[in-house]
Amino acid sequence: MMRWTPYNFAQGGMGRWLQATGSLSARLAATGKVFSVQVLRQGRMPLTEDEAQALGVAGPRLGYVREVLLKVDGVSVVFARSVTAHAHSLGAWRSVRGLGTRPLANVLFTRSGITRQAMQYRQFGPHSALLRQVQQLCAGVPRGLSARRSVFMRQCAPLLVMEVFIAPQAAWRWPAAVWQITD
Ligand SMILES: C=C(O[C@@H]1C=C(C(=O)O)C=C[C@H]1O)C(=O)O
Repeated sequence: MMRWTPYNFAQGGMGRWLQATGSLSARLAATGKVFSVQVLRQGRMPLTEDEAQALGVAGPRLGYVREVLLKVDGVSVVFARSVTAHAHSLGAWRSVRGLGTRPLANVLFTRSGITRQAMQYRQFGPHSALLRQVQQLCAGVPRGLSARRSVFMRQCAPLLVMEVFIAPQAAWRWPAAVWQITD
């Protein structure tokens, strides 16, 4: 099973979108008329072992989790899961708690003192738990999903942000993605 890698394995437009710098929300908003964020879950929840390791969380794998769908003109195009240690959600990353349907980018790319570590990439296969989770959320999800993740640091507190690109591969044209695919 493929793990997270620093190498962007994706080709073409998908590869360009996966490694795009700056705010993904801003780039997506530019591809349509209405950009929106649907909050799926947010609060104190279990972290995966992989997340706990990336955050340096030892002991009980409880953290603060935010899961959303990013939509353009009503089409779900990205599933995002952001996690941090519970204590950091009351400290350096407390602003995440009050986001509501505003994009996390509003915090990450507007405030000082936040740095982003190197991007990692991963392909989730048809039997992965994440693909099954996304399939329960959205219809027409491809059988393999490309994802990226990076750690944002603020006051020595890590926030791990994972973005899974759930629109069909053909939609991810660069720089102007197309969400209504006609055969
Ligand atoms: C980090 C960004 O914020 C986006 C919005 C998120 C949210 O609202 O939870 C999470 C991840 C991103 O896809 C971005 O736009 O680059």
